[in-house]
Amino acid sequence: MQFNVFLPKETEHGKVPAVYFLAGLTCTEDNFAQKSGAFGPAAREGLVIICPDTSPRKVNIEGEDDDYDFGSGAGFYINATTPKWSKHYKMYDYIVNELPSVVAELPIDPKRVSISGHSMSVSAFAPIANPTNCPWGQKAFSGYLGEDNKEAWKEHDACELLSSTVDKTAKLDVLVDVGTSDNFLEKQLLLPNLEKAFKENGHDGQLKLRYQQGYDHSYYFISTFIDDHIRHHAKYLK
Ligand SMILES: N[C@@H](CCC(=O)N[C@@H](CSC=O)C(=O)NCC(=O)O)C(=O)O
Repeated sequence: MQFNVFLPKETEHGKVPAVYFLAGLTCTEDNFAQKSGAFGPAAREGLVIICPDTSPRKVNIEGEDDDYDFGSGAGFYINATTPKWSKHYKMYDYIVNELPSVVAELPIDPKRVSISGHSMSVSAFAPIANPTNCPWGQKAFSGYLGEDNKEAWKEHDACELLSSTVDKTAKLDVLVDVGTSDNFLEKQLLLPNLEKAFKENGHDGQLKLRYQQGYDHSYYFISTFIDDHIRHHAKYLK
C-alpha cells in the first residue's frame, strides 16, 4: 500500500498532531496531496497530513478494475466479509490499525490524531452521509459485506451510528461542506438525513452543514474550503 505524508517544520523538534484525509472514489494517495492545497494551511498550523490510498491494488480479483465505484479505488474504508473480497479488502483495519503502526516511525503524536475526508467518508467534504440508503453505499455494502448483512452495513453509516453508538450527551462539532451544484447531492449524499439524525439523537446545533453556492464535487471545491477544515481540526488537536 502506498501513502503520502506531509511533515511540517515542527516535526524537526518533536512529535506533532496529524490529520488523516480519506479521499473519494477513483482516487489514489495522490489526489488530495496534489489537488487540495492543504499543505500551506497544515504548515501554518503545524499539522502532519497523512494521505492513504482508497483500496488495495492489483490483487488479482476478477473484475477488480471494472467499476469506478467498486473494487480498485473504491474500498469504502470497510473490512469486506464476502468471500471474494475479504482476503484483501480490509480497509478499515488498514486505516485504524496498520497504517498508524507504520507511521508511528514518524514524529507524530498518536494521542492527537483526527480524520477527515471526501465523499466516500464523513467529515467533511461532500460526504455520503447515509450510505445504507443510496446507490453507491448499497452497491459497496452488498458487494463487500453481503446483501443480507444489513446490521453490518449500519456500522459504516453516519446516520445509523448517531442513533446506535454515539453517546447522546457527547458534544459534537462536525463541519461538513457541500456544493449546491454537486452532481451527487440529491441521489448519493443524502445530507438532509444527516441533519435529521443529529436532531433526533440529541445533537441539535452540533453539525455545521454549509451549502456552498454553485460548487461541485471536485477538488476545486475542496481546495477552496480546505483552510477552514484544517483550522477546524487544529482547534482540537493543538
Ligand atoms: N468518475 C465518476 C465520478 C468520480 C468522482 O467524482 N470521484 C471523486 C470522488 S467521488 C466520491 O467518492 C474524486 O475525488 N475524483 C478524483 C479527482 O481528482 O477529482 C463519474 O464520472 O461520475
